[in-house]
Amino acid sequence: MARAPLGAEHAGSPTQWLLSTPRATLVARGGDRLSAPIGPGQFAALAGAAESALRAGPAGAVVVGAIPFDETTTRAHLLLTRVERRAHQPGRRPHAVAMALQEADRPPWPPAATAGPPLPRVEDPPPAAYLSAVRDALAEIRGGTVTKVVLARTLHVSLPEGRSYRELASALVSSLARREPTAHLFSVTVSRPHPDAAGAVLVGATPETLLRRSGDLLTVTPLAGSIARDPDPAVDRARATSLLRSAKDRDEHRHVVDALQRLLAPLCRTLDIPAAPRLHATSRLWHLSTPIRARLRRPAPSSLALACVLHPTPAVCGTPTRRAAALVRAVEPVPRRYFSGLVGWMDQSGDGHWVIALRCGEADPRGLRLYAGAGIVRGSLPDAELAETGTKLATMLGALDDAHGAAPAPPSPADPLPATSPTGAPR
Ligand SMILES: C=C(O[C@@H]1C=C(C(=O)O)C=C[C@H]1O)C(=O)O
Repeated sequence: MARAPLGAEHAGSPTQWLLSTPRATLVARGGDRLSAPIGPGQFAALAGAAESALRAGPAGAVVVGAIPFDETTTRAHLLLTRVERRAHQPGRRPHAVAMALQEADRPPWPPAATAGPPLPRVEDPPPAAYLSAVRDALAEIRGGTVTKVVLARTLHVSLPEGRSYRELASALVSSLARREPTAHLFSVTVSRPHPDAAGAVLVGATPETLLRRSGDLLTVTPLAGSIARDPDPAVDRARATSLLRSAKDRDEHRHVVDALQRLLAPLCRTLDIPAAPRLHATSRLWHLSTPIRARLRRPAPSSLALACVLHPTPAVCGTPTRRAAALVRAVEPVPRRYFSGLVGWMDQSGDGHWVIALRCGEADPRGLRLYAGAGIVRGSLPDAELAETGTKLATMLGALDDAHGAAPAPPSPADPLPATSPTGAPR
């Protein structure tokens, strides 16, 4: 495996991996691929391979990439590389992202002055099938097979005429940088979704960090339990309060925190878990969030090893994990691939940051597939879960409108766009 200059020779190449937090934008343009066979144990093998590659690599080497939801169906995409880092003030992120993209990628096409014709789109599963999957999941919950399962649906949108999927991905991440000031943005070249595809790009704006490790300090920030925001500030506040008080959502959230506590306790000297969740806002949704802080026992596992222990949490899969994952595989008609997997980086000390790939889509030569899921627990209402996934899909649909429709008019965090139609189907 070539060891040097680890991506420096790729200056001027298209972005392979981009992760932009509100404070800094990181980009990798090339590198050496690390992989492990698809199947049980893929994630653990990858963590080991990443640790050895970093030990043997030159100073400054980093492992970056995307890890799928399910290690038994999809290959992870990890690179040993170097990253360029641009620190920025919160309001300056769109500029930093545009600079990172324009140095090498074809610049995103300018937004059209008038809306283009609507792009053909297909909901998969259709709303009626999703509702019936939620009802079936509720029957499984009543029967005791699982206590929580997260069910996803997808929306496939054709590419605008004459646009490549890479151009579309650049346009989407640029738009998300304006629209989602508190989100973590990502754009990652991933493995081919089907034999005739040259490649694919996973792009999104997630609100959820799985973990950050800095030395022996570990922070884990699960989200679970959601409600759509409202343009009217009074209604918006009332919704936030009702989410905080909702027994169903507190229950949905507790499953995630309990699972994390169980997995983390043996690895930590101290584990600080707030007794009650707090609110986290995106431009369109309120979520329940629990910021967990821990001090790891030494020798501290690497951030990727930790991520592989925790992933997939009940925030995106369910509980118990194996049964929920089996139900997801059996019920969802479209494989998740990298949706609700992980995107992140790890350095040579094992420190790193891994976010959960949510509010995202995968662009390839056939089009853009958007994904969204919702946690189902006892007391969940199928129509409300459909509407919630519609609100989640709207994050990417708004960015797509910027790219394809009239000039962008980004919502401010306090002024969300109405996110779903009355039936819950995304606009
Ligand atoms: C599955 C998604 O989000 C996850 C599920 C949530 C929920 O069910 O309330 C909230 C945040 C995420 O952990 C998604 O955005 O598609």
